[in-house]
Amino acid sequence: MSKKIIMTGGGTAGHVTPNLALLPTLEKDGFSIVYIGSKKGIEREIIQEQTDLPYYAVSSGKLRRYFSFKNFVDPFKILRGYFQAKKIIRREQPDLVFSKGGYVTVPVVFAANKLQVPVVLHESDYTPGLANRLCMPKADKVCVSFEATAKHIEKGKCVVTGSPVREELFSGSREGGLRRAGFSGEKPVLLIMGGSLGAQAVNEAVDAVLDSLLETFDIIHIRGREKLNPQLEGKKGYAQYEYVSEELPDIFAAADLMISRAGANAIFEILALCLPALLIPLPREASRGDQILNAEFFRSKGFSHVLQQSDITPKTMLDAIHALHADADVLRDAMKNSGISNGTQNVIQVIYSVLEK
Ligand SMILES: CC(=O)N[C@H]1[C@@H](OP(=O)(O)OP(=O)(O)OC[C@H]2O[C@@H](n3ccc(=O)[nH]c3=O)[C@H](O)[C@@H]2O)O[C@H](CO)[C@@H](O)[C@@H]1O
Repeated sequence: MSKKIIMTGGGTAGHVTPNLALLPTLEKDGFSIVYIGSKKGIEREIIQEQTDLPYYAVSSGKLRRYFSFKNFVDPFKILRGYFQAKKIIRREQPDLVFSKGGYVTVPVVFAANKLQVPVVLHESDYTPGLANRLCMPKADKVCVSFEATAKHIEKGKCVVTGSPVREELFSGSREGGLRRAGFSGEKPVLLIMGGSLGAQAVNEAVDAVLDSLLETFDIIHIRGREKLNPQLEGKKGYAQYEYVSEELPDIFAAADLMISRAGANAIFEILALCLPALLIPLPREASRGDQILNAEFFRSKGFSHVLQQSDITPKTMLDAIHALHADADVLRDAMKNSGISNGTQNVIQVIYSVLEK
């Protein structure tokens, strides 16, 4: 009988795309996979649009460290999700649950543990997120992207695997990317990606200096859902998208330089593709500060430049982009020699080692 894995993870694309990276190998090795996500999260759209996996939705609640009236409702939602997940796990009888983090994974991991199904987690960030911290005691193994994350995890459980990067990202065509964007290829292409949900602050900072940037670059700007700027539609040398799926490999292949948030998945993709990037991490006020640490690690290794959002003015933005352009070869060489590889096969090995126990 073939083995079955339940995958879970959601909330933002960064909690889903590493699961996509694992799929081809697991499916080739004969595993059947089902997915548990939330009812309305981005994971539902990504899994249903980009895979044939059966998708189960469970109720999930946000875990907040600040006061909100929703704090009184969400525990019940999580509890409902726990009972729903138990029912799904009983029906599906998986051999293992693989969790990529995000709030929706908490009821799934707790249910798996209760039903004695082994759990493997992956933490992408420099410091573990709240959902993964809650789930870690229930996991058999915790895979991490950064070596430094190991100190937050119980000894014996942690494996430094790196970040799983989707294989198809390496097979894009520059011509294809230029064609999609309507560019001739004469100017270097600057790709701007503000995380899976887009980043309004980055969008505004780019819009403020756009005309000046267009003198040097052609620009592909992934702005996020409902964040397109209608005034820029049809502007020469500028192509905007809300979110890109199957076009992403070609768009990455066309890019010479990038401006990006410092979400853990995006930066390991940037590293794997050796793309010189200016990272603008999500500020501490809007997060737990994980992107600041992710970005600082990349800066310290000489892979990327970093500009803090609080330091953005039209002048700093333009200076930073031109400094990135000037330094591109040095950054590219540092990334080529990083010794950090695509984590996909390492994570697969951890899953197989737990299944063999
Ligand atoms: C706001 C927020 O909570 N951000 C967190 C979220 O980032 P978030 O999920 O936004 O960003 P990541 O960079 O980790 O991942 C984004 C993923 O979406 C893909 N992509 C993006 C845009 C697009 O149009 N198409 C596409 O496929 C990227 O290639 C990447 O694989 O999870 C990360 C990993 O735990 C954290 O580091 C971030 O701090």
